[in-house]
Amino acid sequence: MENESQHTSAMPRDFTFQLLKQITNDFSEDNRIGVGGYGLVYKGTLDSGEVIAVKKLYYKHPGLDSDKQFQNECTNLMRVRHQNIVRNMMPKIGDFGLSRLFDSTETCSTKGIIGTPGYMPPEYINRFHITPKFDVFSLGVTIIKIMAGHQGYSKLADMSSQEFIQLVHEKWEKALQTTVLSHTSHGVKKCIEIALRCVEADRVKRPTIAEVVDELSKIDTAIIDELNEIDTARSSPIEQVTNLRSNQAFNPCVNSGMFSKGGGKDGKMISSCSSQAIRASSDSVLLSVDIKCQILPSASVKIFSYDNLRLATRKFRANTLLGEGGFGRVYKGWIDENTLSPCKPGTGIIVAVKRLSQESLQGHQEWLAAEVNYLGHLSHPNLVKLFGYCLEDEHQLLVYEFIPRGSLDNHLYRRGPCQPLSWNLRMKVALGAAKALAYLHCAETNIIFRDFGSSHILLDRDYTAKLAGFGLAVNGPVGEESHLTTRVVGTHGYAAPEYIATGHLTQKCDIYCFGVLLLEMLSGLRVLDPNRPAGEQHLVDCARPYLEHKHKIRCVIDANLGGIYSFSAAQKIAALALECVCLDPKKRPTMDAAVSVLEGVQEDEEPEAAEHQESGKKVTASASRKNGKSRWNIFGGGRS
Ligand SMILES: Nc1ncnc2c1ncn2[C@@H]1O[C@H](COP(=O)(O)OP(=O)(O)OP(=O)(O)O)[C@@H](O)[C@H]1O
Repeated sequence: MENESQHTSAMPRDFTFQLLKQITNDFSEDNRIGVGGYGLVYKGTLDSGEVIAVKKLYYKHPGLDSDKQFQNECTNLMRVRHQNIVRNMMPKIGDFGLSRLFDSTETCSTKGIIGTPGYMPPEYINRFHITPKFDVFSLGVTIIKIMAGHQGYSKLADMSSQEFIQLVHEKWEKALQTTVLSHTSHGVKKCIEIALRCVEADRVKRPTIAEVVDELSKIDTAIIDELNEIDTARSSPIEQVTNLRSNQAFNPCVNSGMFSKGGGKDGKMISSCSSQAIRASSDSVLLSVDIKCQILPSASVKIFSYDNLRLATRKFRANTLLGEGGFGRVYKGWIDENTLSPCKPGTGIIVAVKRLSQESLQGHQEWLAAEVNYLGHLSHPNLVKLFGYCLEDEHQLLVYEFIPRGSLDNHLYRRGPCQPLSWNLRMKVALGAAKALAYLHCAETNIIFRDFGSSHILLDRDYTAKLAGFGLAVNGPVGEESHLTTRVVGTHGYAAPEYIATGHLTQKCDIYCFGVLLLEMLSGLRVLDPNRPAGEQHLVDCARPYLEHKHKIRCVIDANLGGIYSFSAAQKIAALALECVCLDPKKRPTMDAAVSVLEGVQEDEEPEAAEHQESGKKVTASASRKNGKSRWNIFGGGRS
């Protein structure tokens, strides 16, 4: 580490948009030097001759507060000064948008998953804990990738640490050939050893950043000393050392093709993902990276005026409020079906009007376009119907059919006046939701919903499930492609582990979510609940061992059912749930197979829920309620 004063460059200054436009040649293609998840980066030359990089943010990203991230990036960069953060030809860190400043012992929690797949440690994925050890984990992944290459990194999962170190070391020796020195050789091994300690699952076992820096510096010094001792005409020692530490192009594992099987690097996967995204499904659903904010014309989607929606909802009066989601509030309104003009309560048809909150309107564009472009073109009894939308000045609203019983999560977690759902109704809802997903996954539509869960399932008067919330949906992979590679978005607790770890998105990710939903239906427990005791907060993790043993299944059954359920049906649902949340995506069933299982369960069971059979004896509701109470003690006794 160098003295702080050495790194004190001029404070960031304010630039006018006009000036940035001018120095980047009107953000021309020729000046473009990169593309990131949040914007494009351009080269600009100041009057002084200094060359700077200008990041032009796209628009706000749904689920992320871009204003906050922008402020974060500025604030944190201003407060943190180091040579490897802003200047010089050394590797440097940028992108402080998601960063947080906090004490080294502090732990904090987040709600949504944000980050780059593969770089996030298990405690964040499972319990959304953030500590300084988060960055240590990410650093470890980075070092391993530098040493072993991107493909090489994936080999780590298949071998022991010792085998991995040996393998990478051999490749380095082979590639360096005559230039290999004893300290270099030792340094390679040591470097991977350090990195492997950084990616320990248990964050307590990871070293601190200071320890990592200290150990890496020792390797550096030893190699430089050794290189300086011999007279090498090929290149300067510093150059070699710099390559060894930071230049992936120098990576023998990559260059030798050792780990090249299975295709390209991140960049290739992302570009193939974008190019494949432009295509038509049978319903002419078009969605591409370039046009993803555009709303496509559709005869079935009406355009409403803001004034009419305002009047239809009685000026968004509080007593018409149906609920609130991440993007805004939903109001009840009345319109004339033919003229779409507002009408008096009790006349015309009832609609649900979602008014997107105005704090981050720009960020809603992509979300809104996906919602309209998918829902406006699809039609299925288990999908909510979209009547239309309104885009006027700062107003963004969506108009849906009114689904009287609201969302499933309210029923499962008893919010508001909702009654607990009976076993039979749970099975009906599960089948309806499964049919909706099966429809999206079929060859003609080929859509990945990506944000499946109980808050996106609405219940009609007769408890028909209606899937809603297509804002994060995407077209599935086509042709030879096995998956899409995307930034990880979704809801904690539902996202499939391989999606979180790699960003690889397939329909099997939706099937994992469906398995999580089945667990919610069986248990009546929230997917993630920080109020539950440690070790029991993550529903999938704590339910899995019980589902694996037939005789333990009753331990996870919702006590609110009062014991009124069919045990044989519960066994089948538990087996299906377990299959859906299998860690190996290939072993998960298709949605068609899940629909067949659920149909079978409905056919087998009596229309009225059979009473819970235990050891051949019928258990009465009150007795089983007592059992239910004690059963929940297995999960710490707490319901939330
Ligand atoms: N079409 C509808 N008919 C009746 N009630 C609805 C309808 N759509 C939404 N609601 C009610 O409004 C609440 C909020 O809905 P919204 O879709 O905004 O929430 P969400 O699905 O939790 O959030 P998000 O889409 O932001 O993830 C729901 O829980 C539901 O009770």
